[in-house]
Amino acid sequence: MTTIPRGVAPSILSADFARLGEQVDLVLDAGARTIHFDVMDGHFVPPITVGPEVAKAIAPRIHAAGAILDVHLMVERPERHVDAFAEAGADRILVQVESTPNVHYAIRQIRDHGRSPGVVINPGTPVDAVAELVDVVDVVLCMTVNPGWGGQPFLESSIAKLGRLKALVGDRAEIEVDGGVDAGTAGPCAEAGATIFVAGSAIFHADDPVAAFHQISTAAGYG
Ligand SMILES: O=C(CO)[C@@H](O)[C@H](O)COP(=O)(O)O
Ligand SMILES: [Fe+2]
Repeated sequence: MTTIPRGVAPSILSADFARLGEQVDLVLDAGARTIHFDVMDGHFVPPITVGPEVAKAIAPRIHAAGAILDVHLMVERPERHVDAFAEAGADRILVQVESTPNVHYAIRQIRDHGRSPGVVINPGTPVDAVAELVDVVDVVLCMTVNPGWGGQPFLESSIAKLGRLKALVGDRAEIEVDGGVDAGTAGPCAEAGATIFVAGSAIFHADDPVAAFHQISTAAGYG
């Protein structure tokens, strides 16, 4: 497994898109080493968000800070989009196991681009769905809300699920959590085995996003 930054990964889904570069710089300056980028196609999930051109626009400032661009593809047939995001500067590309019958192929495409692959499971997907994929990905992301929107409450059943996921994954991949992560939920996720903590609204909707980043990082054990 390649070296992967652990700790809090701010999700720009909740940032002010009119000031996107500035908002990314704010959390990079606070110490973020992963910037999470949510891509939604209006099919796999109802909303439509951003695509490779926006990724390309922010990637240089992320790389200049020594950080990585973490692209979460909530799109049907993600294998159609891997090339574009890899070329746009994505460092890690995460594909939903539910989004294609060819998830192993999509992971292979990501690796062939020299990028880091990850696989994502929704709340309703059992951890066993990644059993045949753990050895070909760097990260397994466990959705702790249903995908599609920021600002939803953390699903408490996720803690027990993370325990089952950690038992399956062991040290073969990092475990990332995404959805409802804040200073209250990050600690229990860390205790259950998570090492990468995506947080959107808890950072960008806070009065002081930098303070919020530090509070969540401390709660996660990366303060
Ligand atoms: O993938 C998603 C939503 O589908 C996330 O990455 C959100 O951006 C998380 O937002 P918060 O729950 O932290 O507000
Ligand atoms: Fe996400």
